Amino acid sequence: MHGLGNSYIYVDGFRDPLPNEERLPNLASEVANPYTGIGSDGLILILPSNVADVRMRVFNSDGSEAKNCGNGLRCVSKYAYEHQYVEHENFSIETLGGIVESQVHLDEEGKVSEVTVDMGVPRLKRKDVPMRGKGGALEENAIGVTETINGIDYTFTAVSMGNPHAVFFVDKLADAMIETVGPLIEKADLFPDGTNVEFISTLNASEIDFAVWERGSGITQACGTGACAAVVAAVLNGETKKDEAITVHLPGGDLTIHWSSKDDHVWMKGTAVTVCTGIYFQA
Ligand SMILES: N[C@@H](CCC[C@H](N)C(=O)O)C(=O)O
Repeated sequence: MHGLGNSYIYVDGFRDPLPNEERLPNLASEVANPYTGIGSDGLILILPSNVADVRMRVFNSDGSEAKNCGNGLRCVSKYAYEHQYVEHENFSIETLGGIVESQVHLDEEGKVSEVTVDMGVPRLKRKDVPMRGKGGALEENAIGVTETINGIDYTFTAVSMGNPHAVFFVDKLADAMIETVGPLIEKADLFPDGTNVEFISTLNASEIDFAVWERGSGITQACGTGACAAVVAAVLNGETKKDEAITVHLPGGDLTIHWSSKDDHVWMKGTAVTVCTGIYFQA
């Protein structure tokens, strides 16, 4: 399935036996490989949960496990609803980053066309991203901070949406040097768990251009948590406002994100698409 071209191989753990825990990271890398596997940005498990209606586990294409995935949440929602693992159009999903609430929107045939997810409250303190800082800085936000990495000064805003994001404002995405700056920031010592790296350009009060270097997967067509982090960063830097529905233009298509002033939650709405189903045989 994919959300705006951010594609994962989804395994139905309600129905099928799963490989051993220690096998999962390698399996993710294997299936993600476009030459020797299937080709994807990683592997997602759809599982029963003891604390929510469904549980999602996300593995990046390098085998690392992530705490959250916005595009994955929409696809898991579509799958769980269409396979009747949930009874209602509103239900909860457990992730390593916490429990989120999801709502599916149906087309005339009763298929899920779009999904809205309450992505929760963004965490901004350095210690919650997590991002290193001297002295008391761990308790502070990193909004428009300048940090020196490999002798070069970079200015960005750090946001956790359950997973870490460093958001850079650029005049034009074409000038962003994603392939060099992305991996450098992803693996900088400043981020003890690594980070996803977003490059954004504000077009007007309700539209943002967006590109991403994902931790553990590299350049992808879209990142749902990254789009949420981008809107939070845009609001915090005075480029857009809370409560405004922002259209984020990602390489794979658009997401609608709004950050509510009522409860501080970030909401994401977008599509989820099933490409094909199949059986993966291991040699
Ligand atoms: N594509 C995702 C995020 C996947 C995990 C990320 N690469 C990480 O390591 O945190 C999304 O849509 O949010």
